[in-house]
Amino acid sequence: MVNHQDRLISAVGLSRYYSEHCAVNNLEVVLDKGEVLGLLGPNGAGKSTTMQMLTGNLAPSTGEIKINGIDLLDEPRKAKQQLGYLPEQPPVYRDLTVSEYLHYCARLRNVPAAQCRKAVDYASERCGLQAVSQRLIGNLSKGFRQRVGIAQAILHNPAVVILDEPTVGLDPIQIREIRSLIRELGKDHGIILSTHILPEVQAVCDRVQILNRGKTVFNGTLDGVESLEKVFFDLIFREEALSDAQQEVAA
Ligand SMILES: Nc1ncnc2c1ncn2[C@@H]1O[C@H](COP(=O)(O)OP(=O)(O)OP(=O)(O)O)[C@@H](O)[C@H]1O
Repeated sequence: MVNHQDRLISAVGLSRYYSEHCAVNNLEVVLDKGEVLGLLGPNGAGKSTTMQMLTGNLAPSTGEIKINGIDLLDEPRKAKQQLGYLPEQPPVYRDLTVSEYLHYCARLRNVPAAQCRKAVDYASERCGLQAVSQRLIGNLSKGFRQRVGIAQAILHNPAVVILDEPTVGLDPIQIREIRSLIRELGKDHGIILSTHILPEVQAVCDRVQILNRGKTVFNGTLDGVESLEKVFFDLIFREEALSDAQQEVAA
């Protein structure tokens, strides 16, 4: 039984149309405290659209989203305080030092001036950035820039952290480090991460939600799942075959 005090995201009846095209169709997304949820799906499945709606960057056509009990559509500023977001392209400024950039983000996040240093120290420590705090972001390796991107997402200690493709383009050592950071952060926050890398999901996620054509085709823990790859391909191919059969009947 879910303790509702632990429910960090509750999104129901979520749909999004681009003109006539339905990109997300009556979706439900829930996330509880201490959970790392992997959002998976082939290209065009609706992952980015879903994440943009959950982070308040895109209005849903229908549906309700509550972040830590606060209605995102009715009280967007308050709800967004509960959220940290790392888009696929980390929004970092190459000409600032890590410390300057994180202070700037803290102010943008409305962290009171007197608490900025503490917030920056907290995020830097969690993301292993202390040693590079005075370095220009543009001179850092991609793995460290990704850490800076994650640090800006957790600066204000949000309940929910949403990470879009957090390890894309990193080398195997950096990938291992970022994955262990995500697992670590998952203990105190609720995390949603989107990725195309199936082993990544098995390595870091407690639960996986697979989307196809804007709908959920799988939502469950990975207990007892030997190969997520097999589950993924079976589901996607089954859907394709069903859709082809329906089109043939209609023709
Ligand atoms: N701004 C837009 N205008 C029109 N159609 C869009 C727009 N953004 C996305 N779509 C369409 O909506 C569907 C879902 O796209 P979305 O980017 O959410 O999928 P995705 O699962 O994130 O894909 P990818 O893995 O390629 O990033 C796709 O068919 C896409 O072409």
